[in-house]
Amino acid sequence: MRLRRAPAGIVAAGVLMAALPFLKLPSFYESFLYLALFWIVLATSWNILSGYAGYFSFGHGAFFGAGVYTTATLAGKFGWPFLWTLPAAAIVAAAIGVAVGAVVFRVRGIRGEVFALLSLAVTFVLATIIGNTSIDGGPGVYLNAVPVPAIGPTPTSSLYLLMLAAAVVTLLVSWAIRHSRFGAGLFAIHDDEDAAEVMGVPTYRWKLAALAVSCALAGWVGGIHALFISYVTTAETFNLTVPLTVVLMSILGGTRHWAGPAIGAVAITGLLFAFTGGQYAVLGKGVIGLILVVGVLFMPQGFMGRFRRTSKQNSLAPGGGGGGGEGEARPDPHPNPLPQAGEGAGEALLRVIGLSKSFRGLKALSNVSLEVRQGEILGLLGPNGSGKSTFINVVSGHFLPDAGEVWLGGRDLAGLPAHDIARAGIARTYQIPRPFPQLSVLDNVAIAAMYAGRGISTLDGGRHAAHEWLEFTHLADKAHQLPGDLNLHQRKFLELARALAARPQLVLLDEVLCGLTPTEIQSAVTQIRRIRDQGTTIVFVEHVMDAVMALTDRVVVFDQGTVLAEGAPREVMQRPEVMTAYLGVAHA
Ligand SMILES: Nc1ncnc2c1ncn2[C@@H]1O[C@H](COP(=O)(O)OP(=O)(O)OP(=O)(O)O)[C@@H](O)[C@H]1O
Repeated sequence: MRLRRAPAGIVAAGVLMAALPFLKLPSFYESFLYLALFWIVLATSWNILSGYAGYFSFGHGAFFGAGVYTTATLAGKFGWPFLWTLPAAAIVAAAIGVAVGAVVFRVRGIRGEVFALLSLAVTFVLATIIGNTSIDGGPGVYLNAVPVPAIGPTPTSSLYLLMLAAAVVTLLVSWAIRHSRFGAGLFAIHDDEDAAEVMGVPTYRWKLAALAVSCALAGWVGGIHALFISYVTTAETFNLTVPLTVVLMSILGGTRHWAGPAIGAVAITGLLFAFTGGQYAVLGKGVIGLILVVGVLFMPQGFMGRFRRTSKQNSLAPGGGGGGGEGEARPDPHPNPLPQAGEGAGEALLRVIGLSKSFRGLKALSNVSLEVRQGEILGLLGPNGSGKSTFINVVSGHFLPDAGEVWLGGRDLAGLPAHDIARAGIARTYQIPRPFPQLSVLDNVAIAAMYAGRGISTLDGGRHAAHEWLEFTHLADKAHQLPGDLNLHQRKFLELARALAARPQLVLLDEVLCGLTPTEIQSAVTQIRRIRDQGTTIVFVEHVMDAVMALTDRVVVFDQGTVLAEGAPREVMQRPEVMTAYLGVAHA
Protein backbone atom coordinates (compact mmCIF):
# COMPACT_ATOMS: atom_id res chain seq x y z
CA MET A 1 0.00 0.00 0.00
CA ARG A 2 2.86 2.36 0.74
CA LEU A 3 3.75 2.94 -2.87
CA ARG A 4 0.26 3.89 -4.02
CA ARG A 5 -0.06 6.42 -1.21
CA ALA A 6 2.22 8.81 -3.03
CA PRO A 7 0.08 9.35 -6.15
CA ALA A 8 -3.04 9.49 -4.00
CA GLY A 9 -1.30 12.16 -1.90
CA ILE A 10 -0.32 14.15 -4.98
CA VAL A 11 -3.89 14.13 -6.28
CA ALA A 12 -5.32 14.97 -2.85
CA ALA A 13 -2.90 17.89 -2.44
CA GLY A 14 -3.85 19.07 -5.93
CA VAL A 15 -7.57 18.99 -5.12
CA LEU A 16 -7.04 20.89 -1.85
CA MET A 17 -4.88 23.50 -3.53
CA ALA A 18 -7.45 23.87 -6.30
CA ALA A 19 -9.92 25.13 -3.69
CA LEU A 20 -7.68 28.02 -2.61
CA PRO A 21 -8.72 30.56 -5.28
CA PHE A 22 -12.33 30.16 -4.19
CA LEU A 23 -11.40 31.11 -0.59
CA LYS A 24 -10.62 34.64 -1.75
CA LEU A 25 -6.99 34.67 -0.59
CA PRO A 26 -4.98 37.81 -1.39
CA SER A 27 -3.60 37.57 -4.94
CA PHE A 28 -0.10 37.72 -3.40
CA TYR A 29 -0.53 34.15 -2.19
CA GLU A 30 -1.75 33.02 -5.57
CA SER A 31 1.31 34.52 -7.27
CA PHE A 32 3.64 32.90 -4.74
CA LEU A 33 1.99 29.52 -5.10
CA TYR A 34 1.98 29.90 -8.88
CA LEU A 35 5.75 30.47 -8.82
CA ALA A 36 6.38 27.55 -6.47
CA LEU A 37 4.35 25.28 -8.76
CA PHE A 38 6.12 26.69 -11.82
CA TRP A 39 9.50 25.72 -10.35
CA ILE A 40 8.16 22.34 -9.19
CA VAL A 41 7.24 21.50 -12.79
CA LEU A 42 10.51 22.75 -14.25
CA ALA A 43 12.75 21.08 -11.65
CA THR A 44 10.81 17.80 -11.66
CA SER A 45 10.75 17.60 -15.45
CA TRP A 46 14.50 18.34 -15.60
CA ASN A 47 15.11 15.54 -13.12
CA ILE A 48 13.51 12.87 -15.33
CA LEU A 49 16.49 12.90 -17.67
CA SER A 50 19.19 14.59 -15.63
CA GLY A 51 18.51 13.15 -12.18
CA TYR A 52 17.26 9.69 -13.06
CA ALA A 53 19.52 8.96 -16.06
CA GLY A 54 22.39 11.20 -14.94
CA TYR A 55 22.55 13.25 -18.15
CA PHE A 56 23.10 16.61 -16.53
CA SER A 57 21.48 19.16 -18.84
CA PHE A 58 21.92 22.92 -18.86
CA GLY A 59 19.55 23.10 -21.81
CA HIS A 60 16.25 22.99 -19.96
CA GLY A 61 15.80 26.72 -20.60
CA ALA A 62 15.79 25.98 -24.34
CA PHE A 63 12.87 23.57 -24.09
CA PHE A 64 11.00 25.81 -21.68
CA GLY A 65 11.66 28.71 -24.09
CA ALA A 66 10.42 26.66 -27.04
CA GLY A 67 7.12 26.31 -25.19
CA VAL A 68 7.01 30.02 -24.32
CA TYR A 69 7.48 31.04 -27.93
CA THR A 70 5.14 28.38 -29.35
CA THR A 71 2.30 29.77 -27.26
CA ALA A 72 3.37 33.37 -27.88
CA THR A 73 3.37 32.79 -31.63
CA LEU A 74 0.23 30.70 -31.92
CA ALA A 75 -1.90 32.72 -29.47
CA GLY A 76 -0.31 36.16 -29.96
CA LYS A 77 0.21 36.16 -33.71
CA PHE A 78 -2.14 33.54 -35.13
CA GLY A 79 -5.02 34.00 -32.71
CA TRP A 80 -5.22 30.36 -31.54
CA PRO A 81 -7.25 29.84 -28.36
CA PHE A 82 -4.70 29.79 -25.54
CA LEU A 83 -5.53 26.29 -24.27
CA TRP A 84 -4.97 24.81 -27.72
CA THR A 85 -1.47 26.21 -27.79
CA LEU A 86 -0.41 24.20 -24.72
CA PRO A 87 -0.28 20.74 -26.36
CA ALA A 88 1.47 22.40 -29.29
CA ALA A 89 4.05 23.91 -26.89
CA ALA A 90 4.67 20.47 -25.39
CA ILE A 91 5.01 18.85 -28.83
CA VAL A 92 7.36 21.53 -30.22
CA ALA A 93 9.62 21.33 -27.14
CA ALA A 94 9.65 17.52 -27.26
CA ALA A 95 10.36 17.54 -31.00
CA ILE A 96 13.34 19.88 -30.55
CA GLY A 97 14.59 17.73 -27.67
CA VAL A 98 14.26 14.51 -29.66
CA ALA A 99 15.98 16.07 -32.69
CA VAL A 100 18.93 17.12 -30.51
CA GLY A 101 18.99 13.84 -28.58
CA ALA A 102 18.79 11.71 -31.72
CA VAL A 103 22.18 13.09 -32.72
CA VAL A 104 23.84 13.66 -29.36
CA PHE A 105 22.87 10.37 -27.71
CA ARG A 106 24.35 8.34 -30.54
CA VAL A 107 27.86 9.48 -29.70
CA ARG A 108 29.42 7.51 -26.84
CA GLY A 109 31.82 10.31 -25.96
CA ILE A 110 29.06 12.84 -25.28
CA ARG A 111 28.41 12.24 -21.62
CA GLY A 112 28.99 14.15 -18.42
CA GLU A 113 30.24 17.71 -18.79
CA VAL A 114 30.37 17.49 -22.59
CA PHE A 115 26.64 16.82 -22.66
CA ALA A 116 26.02 19.62 -20.14
CA LEU A 117 27.89 22.17 -22.27
CA LEU A 118 26.32 20.97 -25.47
CA SER A 119 22.84 21.27 -24.01
CA LEU A 120 23.67 24.82 -22.93
CA ALA A 121 24.71 25.62 -26.50
CA VAL A 122 21.24 24.53 -27.68
CA THR A 123 19.76 27.31 -25.53
CA PHE A 124 21.91 29.97 -27.16
CA VAL A 125 21.35 28.64 -30.67
CA LEU A 126 17.59 28.64 -30.16
CA ALA A 127 17.67 32.15 -28.65
CA THR A 128 19.67 33.41 -31.64
CA ILE A 129 17.30 31.85 -34.15
CA ILE A 130 14.19 33.17 -32.40
CA GLY A 131 15.66 36.63 -31.77
CA ASN A 132 16.71 37.08 -35.38
CA THR A 133 13.61 35.85 -37.13
CA SER A 134 10.00 36.99 -37.22
CA ILE A 135 9.23 34.57 -34.35
CA ASP A 136 10.39 37.34 -32.04
CA GLY A 137 11.95 39.91 -34.33
CA GLY A 138 13.91 41.57 -31.52
CA PRO A 139 11.50 43.56 -29.37
CA GLY A 140 9.58 40.57 -27.98
CA VAL A 141 5.96 39.43 -28.22
CA TYR A 142 3.03 41.00 -26.31
CA LEU A 143 0.23 38.73 -25.17
CA ASN A 144 -1.97 41.29 -23.36
CA ALA A 145 -4.71 40.81 -25.92
CA VAL A 146 -4.86 37.04 -25.47
CA PRO A 147 -7.89 36.15 -23.33
CA VAL A 148 -7.17 34.03 -20.25
CA PRO A 149 -9.62 31.10 -20.08
CA ALA A 150 -12.09 31.61 -17.24
CA ILE A 151 -11.17 28.51 -15.20
CA GLY A 152 -10.93 30.30 -11.84
CA PRO A 153 -12.64 33.42 -10.44
CA THR A 154 -9.86 35.74 -11.74
CA PRO A 155 -7.29 35.59 -14.59
CA THR A 156 -4.47 35.09 -12.05
CA SER A 157 -6.31 32.26 -10.37
CA SER A 158 -7.01 30.64 -13.74
CA LEU A 159 -3.31 30.58 -14.52
CA TYR A 160 -2.62 29.32 -11.01
CA LEU A 161 -5.07 26.45 -11.54
CA LEU A 162 -3.47 25.59 -14.87
CA MET A 163 -0.02 25.55 -13.29
CA LEU A 164 -1.39 23.42 -10.45
CA ALA A 165 -2.70 20.90 -12.99
CA ALA A 166 0.69 20.90 -14.70
CA ALA A 167 2.43 20.27 -11.36
CA VAL A 168 0.10 17.40 -10.43
CA VAL A 169 0.58 15.74 -13.82
CA THR A 170 4.35 16.27 -13.73
CA LEU A 171 4.70 14.78 -10.24
CA LEU A 172 2.52 11.80 -11.17
CA VAL A 173 4.58 11.20 -14.31
CA SER A 174 7.82 11.46 -12.36
CA TRP A 175 6.54 9.10 -9.67
CA ALA A 176 5.31 6.58 -12.24
CA ILE A 177 8.63 6.58 -14.07
CA ARG A 178 10.54 6.23 -10.82
CA HIS A 179 8.67 3.06 -9.95
CA SER A 180 8.63 1.48 -13.38
CA ARG A 181 10.85 -0.80 -15.45
CA PHE A 182 11.63 2.27 -17.57
CA GLY A 183 12.77 4.20 -14.51
CA ALA A 184 14.93 1.29 -13.34
CA GLY A 185 16.59 1.36 -16.75
CA LEU A 186 17.26 5.09 -16.41
CA PHE A 187 18.87 4.55 -13.01
CA ALA A 188 21.05 1.82 -14.48
CA ILE A 189 22.11 4.23 -17.24
CA HIS A 190 22.93 6.76 -14.54
CA ASP A 191 25.25 4.35 -12.75
CA ASP A 192 26.97 2.62 -15.69
CA GLU A 193 25.58 3.08 -19.16
CA ASP A 194 27.75 0.43 -20.85
CA ALA A 195 26.88 -2.19 -18.24
CA ALA A 196 23.20 -1.24 -18.53
CA GLU A 197 23.32 -1.82 -22.27
CA VAL A 198 24.94 -5.24 -21.71
CA MET A 199 22.12 -6.09 -19.26
CA GLY A 200 19.62 -5.47 -22.08
CA VAL A 201 18.61 -1.84 -21.37
CA PRO A 202 17.97 -0.07 -24.70
CA THR A 203 19.95 2.94 -23.54
CA TYR A 204 19.61 5.09 -26.64
CA ARG A 205 15.82 4.73 -26.83
CA TRP A 206 15.43 5.21 -23.10
CA LYS A 207 17.46 8.43 -23.07
CA LEU A 208 15.44 9.78 -25.98
CA ALA A 209 12.17 8.85 -24.27
CA ALA A 210 13.25 10.49 -20.99
CA LEU A 211 14.34 13.63 -22.86
CA ALA A 212 11.06 13.76 -24.78
CA VAL A 213 8.97 13.54 -21.59
CA SER A 214 11.19 16.06 -19.82
CA CYS A 215 10.98 18.54 -22.73
CA ALA A 216 7.24 18.12 -23.24
CA LEU A 217 6.57 19.00 -19.59
CA ALA A 218 8.93 21.99 -19.75
CA GLY A 219 7.32 23.16 -23.01
CA TRP A 220 3.84 22.92 -21.57
CA VAL A 221 4.76 25.00 -18.54
CA GLY A 222 6.51 27.48 -20.85
CA GLY A 223 3.22 27.95 -22.67
CA ILE A 224 1.35 28.70 -19.44
CA HIS A 225 4.09 31.04 -18.26
CA ALA A 226 4.03 33.01 -21.51
CA LEU A 227 0.52 34.17 -20.70
CA PHE A 228 1.36 34.74 -17.02
CA ILE A 229 4.11 37.24 -17.90
CA SER A 230 2.18 38.42 -21.01
CA TYR A 231 5.28 39.90 -22.62
CA VAL A 232 8.03 37.54 -23.71
CA THR A 233 11.56 38.39 -24.80
CA THR A 234 14.47 36.17 -25.72
CA ALA A 235 16.67 37.82 -23.07
CA GLU A 236 14.22 36.96 -20.27
CA THR A 237 13.39 33.52 -21.62
CA PHE A 238 16.70 32.05 -22.72
CA ASN A 239 18.99 33.10 -19.88
CA LEU A 240 20.79 30.97 -17.35
CA THR A 241 18.19 31.44 -14.63
CA VAL A 242 16.07 28.44 -15.59
CA PRO A 243 18.84 25.83 -15.92
CA LEU A 244 20.80 27.01 -12.88
CA THR A 245 17.72 27.27 -10.67
CA VAL A 246 16.36 23.84 -11.57
CA VAL A 247 19.77 22.25 -11.03
CA LEU A 248 20.07 23.85 -7.59
CA MET A 249 16.53 22.92 -6.60
CA SER A 250 16.94 19.31 -7.70
CA ILE A 251 20.29 18.86 -6.01
CA LEU A 252 19.06 20.41 -2.79
CA GLY A 253 15.94 18.21 -2.75
CA GLY A 254 17.63 15.04 -4.05
CA THR A 255 17.75 13.84 -7.64
CA ARG A 256 17.17 10.15 -6.94
CA HIS A 257 13.72 10.66 -5.49
CA TRP A 258 10.66 11.73 -7.46
CA ALA A 259 9.76 14.32 -4.79
CA GLY A 260 13.30 15.70 -4.34
CA PRO A 261 13.17 18.46 -6.98
CA ALA A 262 9.71 19.54 -5.80
CA ILE A 263 10.96 19.86 -2.23
CA GLY A 264 13.97 21.84 -3.45
CA ALA A 265 11.67 24.05 -5.54
CA VAL A 266 9.40 24.86 -2.60
CA ALA A 267 12.38 25.49 -0.30
CA ILE A 268 14.20 27.84 -2.67
CA THR A 269 11.07 29.70 -3.80
CA GLY A 270 10.14 30.15 -0.14
CA LEU A 271 13.62 31.37 0.78
CA LEU A 272 13.63 33.81 -2.12
CA PHE A 273 10.30 35.22 -1.00
CA ALA A 274 11.31 35.39 2.65
CA PHE A 275 14.76 36.88 2.22
CA THR A 276 14.94 38.87 -0.96
CA GLY A 277 12.10 41.34 -0.45
CA GLY A 278 12.48 44.84 0.98
CA GLN A 279 15.72 46.46 2.04
CA TYR A 280 17.56 43.22 2.88
CA ALA A 281 17.49 41.80 -0.64
CA VAL A 282 21.27 41.54 -1.07
CA LEU A 283 21.76 40.04 2.38
CA GLY A 284 18.90 37.65 1.59
CA LYS A 285 20.58 36.38 -1.54
CA GLY A 286 23.77 35.82 0.44
CA VAL A 287 21.87 33.81 3.05
CA ILE A 288 20.26 31.66 0.34
CA GLY A 289 23.66 31.02 -1.22
CA LEU A 290 25.02 30.00 2.17
CA ILE A 291 22.11 27.65 2.83
CA LEU A 292 22.67 26.02 -0.55
CA VAL A 293 26.39 25.55 0.06
CA VAL A 294 25.78 24.05 3.51
CA GLY A 295 22.96 21.88 2.14
CA VAL A 296 25.06 20.49 -0.70
CA LEU A 297 28.07 19.93 1.61
CA PHE A 298 26.17 18.07 4.30
CA MET A 299 23.53 16.42 2.11
CA PRO A 300 25.27 15.62 -1.18
CA GLN A 301 22.37 13.34 -2.09
CA GLY A 302 19.91 16.09 -1.28
CA PHE A 303 17.28 16.27 1.39
CA MET A 304 15.43 13.17 0.18
CA GLY A 305 18.68 11.21 -0.11
CA ARG A 306 19.46 12.05 3.50
CA PHE A 307 15.96 11.25 4.62
CA ARG A 308 15.95 7.89 2.85
CA ARG A 309 19.38 6.91 4.13
CA THR A 310 18.18 7.51 7.65
CA SER A 311 15.23 5.28 6.87
CA LYS A 312 17.69 2.62 5.63
CA GLN A 313 16.02 2.51 2.24
CA ASN A 314 18.48 2.27 -0.58
CA SER A 315 16.46 0.43 -3.16
CA LEU A 316 14.79 1.93 -6.23
CA ALA A 317 11.42 2.17 -4.58
CA PRO A 318 10.49 2.73 -0.96
CA GLY A 319 9.28 -0.83 -0.66
CA GLY A 320 12.53 -2.23 -1.97
CA GLY A 321 14.68 -1.30 0.98
CA GLY A 322 13.04 -3.06 3.79
CA GLY A 323 12.62 -6.52 2.38
CA GLY A 324 9.13 -6.65 1.04
CA GLY A 325 7.33 -3.55 -0.06
CA GLU A 326 3.95 -3.49 -1.71
CA GLY A 327 3.69 -5.79 -4.67
CA GLU A 328 7.11 -7.28 -4.00
CA ALA A 329 6.17 -10.92 -4.28
CA ARG A 330 7.89 -13.61 -2.29
CA PRO A 331 10.51 -15.52 -4.22
CA ASP A 332 9.13 -18.35 -6.25
CA PRO A 333 10.91 -21.53 -5.18
CA HIS A 334 10.40 -22.95 -8.66
CA PRO A 335 11.03 -20.24 -11.24
CA ASN A 336 11.03 -21.09 -14.95
CA PRO A 337 13.97 -23.43 -15.24
CA LEU A 338 16.83 -22.76 -17.59
CA PRO A 339 17.17 -25.16 -20.51
CA GLN A 340 18.29 -28.47 -19.03
CA ALA A 341 21.74 -29.95 -19.53
CA GLY A 342 21.65 -32.46 -22.30
CA GLU A 343 19.03 -30.64 -24.37
CA GLY A 344 20.73 -30.45 -27.74
CA ALA A 345 24.12 -31.13 -26.09
CA GLY A 346 27.02 -31.28 -28.50
CA GLU A 347 25.48 -29.12 -31.24
CA ALA A 348 27.14 -25.78 -31.96
CA LEU A 349 25.36 -23.06 -29.99
CA LEU A 350 27.73 -20.22 -30.91
CA ARG A 351 29.65 -20.10 -34.18
CA VAL A 352 32.17 -17.31 -34.59
CA ILE A 353 33.57 -16.91 -38.10
CA GLY A 354 36.47 -14.66 -39.10
CA LEU A 355 36.09 -12.23 -36.20
CA SER A 356 38.52 -9.30 -36.24
CA LYS A 357 38.95 -6.23 -34.06
CA SER A 358 41.75 -3.66 -34.06
CA PHE A 359 42.48 -0.75 -31.76
CA ARG A 360 44.31 2.00 -33.65
CA GLY A 361 46.21 -0.50 -35.76
CA LEU A 362 46.75 -3.04 -32.97
CA LYS A 363 45.09 -6.31 -33.99
CA ALA A 364 43.44 -7.52 -30.78
CA LEU A 365 41.51 -10.19 -32.71
CA SER A 366 42.54 -11.36 -36.13
CA ASN A 367 40.28 -13.63 -38.15
CA VAL A 368 39.16 -15.70 -35.14
CA SER A 369 36.86 -18.64 -35.85
CA LEU A 370 35.58 -21.04 -33.18
CA GLU A 371 32.52 -22.95 -32.03
CA VAL A 372 30.96 -23.30 -28.61
CA ARG A 373 28.84 -26.42 -28.21
CA GLN A 374 25.52 -26.55 -26.46
CA GLY A 375 25.91 -27.40 -22.76
CA GLU A 376 29.71 -27.35 -22.59
CA ILE A 377 32.16 -25.31 -20.57
CA LEU A 378 34.69 -23.96 -23.04
CA GLY A 379 37.90 -22.58 -21.51
CA LEU A 380 39.31 -19.56 -23.33
CA LEU A 381 43.00 -19.34 -22.52
CA GLY A 382 46.01 -17.38 -23.60
CA PRO A 383 48.73 -15.14 -22.24
CA ASN A 384 48.03 -11.57 -21.16
CA GLY A 385 46.97 -9.36 -24.05
CA SER A 386 46.13 -12.28 -26.36
CA GLY A 387 42.58 -11.02 -27.02
CA LYS A 388 40.36 -13.01 -24.63
CA SER A 389 38.56 -10.03 -23.11
CA THR A 390 38.28 -8.40 -26.52
CA PHE A 391 36.60 -11.57 -27.74
CA ILE A 392 34.05 -11.31 -24.93
CA ASN A 393 33.60 -7.59 -25.54
CA VAL A 394 32.94 -8.07 -29.24
CA VAL A 395 30.68 -11.11 -28.89
CA SER A 396 28.61 -9.35 -26.20
CA GLY A 397 28.32 -6.18 -28.30
CA HIS A 398 30.42 -3.91 -26.09
CA PHE A 399 32.69 -3.31 -29.11
CA LEU A 400 31.66 -3.46 -32.76
CA PRO A 401 33.67 -6.01 -34.75
CA ASP A 402 35.69 -4.82 -37.73
CA ALA A 403 34.78 -8.00 -39.59
CA GLY A 404 33.29 -11.43 -38.98
CA GLU A 405 30.10 -13.22 -37.98
CA VAL A 406 28.73 -14.26 -34.60
CA TRP A 407 25.98 -16.84 -35.00
CA LEU A 408 23.84 -17.80 -32.01
CA GLY A 409 21.50 -20.51 -33.21
CA GLY A 410 20.27 -19.26 -36.58
CA ARG A 411 20.95 -15.55 -36.05
CA ASP A 412 24.03 -13.49 -36.85
CA LEU A 413 24.47 -11.08 -33.95
CA ALA A 414 27.63 -9.33 -35.15
CA GLY A 415 27.24 -5.57 -35.05
CA LEU A 416 23.92 -5.57 -33.16
CA PRO A 417 23.61 -3.25 -30.14
CA ALA A 418 24.60 -4.93 -26.88
CA HIS A 419 21.05 -4.87 -25.51
CA ASP A 420 19.80 -6.85 -28.52
CA ILE A 421 22.58 -9.40 -28.05
CA ALA A 422 21.65 -9.72 -24.38
CA ARG A 423 18.02 -10.28 -25.30
CA ALA A 424 19.07 -12.85 -27.90
CA GLY A 425 20.58 -14.95 -25.11
CA ILE A 426 24.21 -13.99 -24.45
CA ALA A 427 25.14 -12.70 -20.99
CA ARG A 428 28.54 -11.77 -19.67
CA THR A 429 30.38 -10.88 -16.49
CA TYR A 430 33.12 -8.29 -16.18
CA GLN A 431 36.67 -9.13 -15.13
CA ILE A 432 36.48 -6.22 -12.68
CA PRO A 433 32.88 -6.29 -11.39
CA ARG A 434 30.77 -3.41 -12.66
CA PRO A 435 27.65 -3.35 -10.46
CA PHE A 436 25.35 -0.33 -10.49
CA PRO A 437 26.79 1.24 -7.35
CA GLN A 438 23.73 3.19 -6.24
CA LEU A 439 21.21 0.40 -6.77
CA SER A 440 20.64 -2.29 -4.18
CA VAL A 441 22.03 -5.77 -4.82
CA LEU A 442 18.45 -6.88 -5.50
CA ASP A 443 17.82 -4.16 -8.07
CA ASN A 444 21.16 -4.82 -9.75
CA VAL A 445 19.89 -8.30 -10.52
CA ALA A 446 16.33 -7.13 -11.23
CA ILE A 447 17.62 -4.93 -14.08
CA ALA A 448 19.02 -7.96 -15.92
CA ALA A 449 15.90 -10.02 -15.15
CA MET A 450 13.59 -7.33 -16.51
CA TYR A 451 15.51 -6.36 -19.58
CA ALA A 452 17.50 -9.31 -20.86
CA GLY A 453 15.27 -11.99 -19.35
CA ARG A 454 12.08 -12.33 -21.33
CA GLY A 455 8.52 -11.90 -20.18
CA ILE A 456 9.10 -9.64 -17.18
CA SER A 457 7.67 -6.18 -17.68
CA THR A 458 7.43 -4.75 -14.18
CA LEU A 459 9.88 -3.79 -11.46
CA ASP A 460 8.06 -6.06 -9.02
CA GLY A 461 8.38 -8.95 -11.43
CA GLY A 462 12.08 -8.21 -11.87
CA ARG A 463 12.65 -8.22 -8.12
CA HIS A 464 10.72 -11.41 -7.76
CA ALA A 465 13.02 -13.16 -10.26
CA ALA A 466 16.10 -11.46 -8.79
CA HIS A 467 15.39 -12.96 -5.36
CA GLU A 468 15.70 -16.42 -6.85
CA TRP A 469 19.09 -15.75 -8.42
CA LEU A 470 20.36 -14.21 -5.20
CA GLU A 471 19.36 -17.40 -3.41
CA PHE A 472 21.19 -19.39 -6.06
CA THR A 473 24.37 -17.35 -5.63
CA HIS A 474 24.11 -17.27 -1.80
CA LEU A 475 23.57 -13.51 -1.73
CA ALA A 476 19.95 -13.47 -0.56
CA ASP A 477 20.89 -11.94 2.79
CA LYS A 478 22.62 -9.07 0.96
CA ALA A 479 19.61 -8.22 -1.24
CA HIS A 480 19.00 -4.81 0.28
CA GLN A 481 22.59 -3.72 0.66
CA LEU A 482 24.54 -1.66 -1.84
CA PRO A 483 27.23 -3.38 -3.95
CA GLY A 484 29.84 -1.27 -2.15
CA ASP A 485 29.04 -3.22 1.03
CA LEU A 486 30.08 -6.53 -0.56
CA ASN A 487 33.56 -8.03 -0.61
CA LEU A 488 35.23 -9.01 -3.90
CA HIS A 489 34.02 -12.59 -3.73
CA GLN A 490 30.44 -11.45 -3.21
CA ARG A 491 30.72 -8.83 -5.98
CA LYS A 492 31.87 -11.56 -8.37
CA PHE A 493 28.85 -13.63 -7.35
CA LEU A 494 26.67 -10.60 -7.94
CA GLU A 495 28.06 -10.48 -11.49
CA LEU A 496 27.08 -14.15 -11.82
CA ALA A 497 23.59 -13.51 -10.46
CA ARG A 498 23.08 -10.66 -12.94
CA ALA A 499 24.26 -12.78 -15.83
CA LEU A 500 22.00 -15.69 -14.84
CA ALA A 501 18.97 -13.47 -14.25
CA ALA A 502 19.12 -12.67 -17.96
CA ARG A 503 18.27 -16.35 -18.50
CA PRO A 504 20.94 -16.67 -21.18
CA GLN A 505 21.68 -19.57 -23.47
CA LEU A 506 25.35 -18.70 -23.27
CA VAL A 507 27.24 -16.95 -20.49
CA LEU A 508 30.69 -15.46 -20.96
CA LEU A 509 32.65 -15.47 -17.69
CA ASP A 510 35.64 -13.12 -17.76
CA GLU A 511 38.13 -14.12 -15.06
CA VAL A 512 35.58 -14.68 -12.30
CA LEU A 513 38.24 -16.32 -10.11
CA CYS A 514 40.80 -13.54 -10.38
CA GLY A 515 41.68 -12.09 -6.95
CA LEU A 516 39.85 -14.76 -4.92
CA THR A 517 41.33 -16.81 -2.09
CA PRO A 518 41.70 -20.62 -2.56
CA THR A 519 38.56 -21.27 -0.50
CA GLU A 520 36.61 -18.69 -2.49
CA ILE A 521 37.89 -20.22 -5.74
CA GLN A 522 36.61 -23.59 -4.61
CA SER A 523 33.17 -22.16 -3.87
CA ALA A 524 33.13 -20.34 -7.24
CA VAL A 525 34.10 -23.53 -9.09
CA THR A 526 31.23 -25.39 -7.42
CA GLN A 527 28.93 -22.55 -8.39
CA ILE A 528 30.00 -22.61 -12.05
CA ARG A 529 29.35 -26.36 -12.16
CA ARG A 530 25.86 -25.76 -10.80
CA ILE A 531 25.26 -23.18 -13.53
CA ARG A 532 26.27 -25.64 -16.23
CA ASP A 533 24.22 -28.39 -14.60
CA GLN A 534 21.20 -26.13 -15.03
CA GLY A 535 21.84 -26.21 -18.76
CA THR A 536 23.66 -22.97 -19.47
CA THR A 537 26.56 -23.10 -21.89
CA ILE A 538 29.65 -21.34 -20.56
CA VAL A 539 32.71 -19.68 -22.06
CA PHE A 540 35.21 -19.47 -19.23
CA VAL A 541 38.16 -17.07 -19.54
CA GLU A 542 40.60 -17.87 -16.77
CA HIS A 543 44.26 -17.92 -15.75
CA VAL A 544 43.76 -20.22 -12.72
CA MET A 545 44.87 -23.49 -14.36
CA ASP A 546 43.64 -25.88 -11.66
CA ALA A 547 40.14 -24.50 -12.11
CA VAL A 548 40.43 -24.67 -15.90
CA MET A 549 41.45 -28.31 -15.72
CA ALA A 550 38.70 -29.11 -13.23
CA LEU A 551 35.90 -27.36 -15.06
CA THR A 552 36.36 -27.22 -18.80
CA ASP A 553 35.31 -29.76 -21.42
CA ARG A 554 37.44 -28.16 -24.14
CA VAL A 555 39.83 -25.25 -24.34
CA VAL A 556 40.71 -22.75 -27.06
CA VAL A 557 44.05 -20.99 -26.69
CA PHE A 558 44.53 -17.49 -28.10
CA ASP A 559 47.86 -15.92 -28.93
CA GLN A 560 48.23 -12.42 -30.31
CA GLY A 561 44.61 -12.25 -31.35
CA THR A 562 44.51 -15.57 -33.20
CA VAL A 563 43.45 -19.11 -32.29
CA LEU A 564 46.64 -21.04 -31.52
CA ALA A 565 45.18 -24.37 -30.43
CA GLU A 566 41.99 -26.07 -29.38
CA GLY A 567 41.02 -29.44 -27.94
CA ALA A 568 40.96 -31.37 -24.65
CA PRO A 569 42.46 -29.29 -21.80
CA ARG A 570 45.35 -31.53 -20.72
CA GLU A 571 46.40 -32.45 -24.22
CA VAL A 572 46.29 -28.84 -25.50
CA MET A 573 48.27 -27.46 -22.56
CA GLN A 574 51.12 -29.86 -23.30
CA ARG A 575 51.51 -28.79 -26.90
CA PRO A 576 54.87 -27.09 -27.48
CA GLU A 577 53.39 -24.05 -29.26
CA VAL A 578 51.03 -23.45 -26.32
CA MET A 579 53.84 -23.75 -23.77
CA THR A 580 55.92 -21.38 -25.85
CA ALA A 581 53.11 -18.83 -26.03
CA TYR A 582 52.64 -19.01 -22.25
CA LEU A 583 56.25 -19.15 -21.17
CA GLY A 584 57.75 -17.09 -24.01
CA VAL A 585 60.50 -19.66 -24.79
CA ALA A 586 60.77 -22.43 -27.35
CA HIS A 587 59.74 -25.82 -26.03
CA ALA A 588 59.52 -27.67 -29.30
N1 LIG B 1 39.74 -0.51 -25.43
C1 LIG B 1 40.98 -0.79 -25.89
N2 LIG B 1 41.69 0.19 -26.47
C2 LIG B 1 42.94 -0.07 -26.96
N3 LIG B 1 43.54 -1.28 -26.89
C3 LIG B 1 42.85 -2.29 -26.30
C4 LIG B 1 41.54 -2.09 -25.78
N4 LIG B 1 41.13 -3.28 -25.26
C5 LIG B 1 42.13 -4.16 -25.45
N5 LIG B 1 43.16 -3.57 -26.08
C6 LIG B 1 44.41 -4.21 -26.48
O1 LIG B 1 44.07 -5.39 -27.19
C7 LIG B 1 44.96 -6.44 -26.84
C8 LIG B 1 44.17 -7.61 -26.30
O2 LIG B 1 43.66 -7.22 -25.03
P1 LIG B 1 42.68 -8.15 -24.19
O3 LIG B 1 42.27 -7.36 -22.99
O4 LIG B 1 41.62 -8.65 -25.06
O5 LIG B 1 43.65 -9.32 -23.76
P2 LIG B 1 43.40 -10.48 -22.71
O6 LIG B 1 43.81 -11.74 -23.38
O7 LIG B 1 42.02 -10.43 -22.19
O8 LIG B 1 44.42 -10.10 -21.59
P3 LIG B 1 44.32 -10.36 -20.00
O9 LIG B 1 44.47 -11.83 -19.79
O10 LIG B 1 45.47 -9.59 -19.43
O11 LIG B 1 42.99 -9.85 -19.55
C9 LIG B 1 45.95 -5.88 -25.83
O12 LIG B 1 47.12 -5.49 -26.52
C10 LIG B 1 45.24 -4.68 -25.28
O13 LIG B 1 46.15 -3.67 -24.87
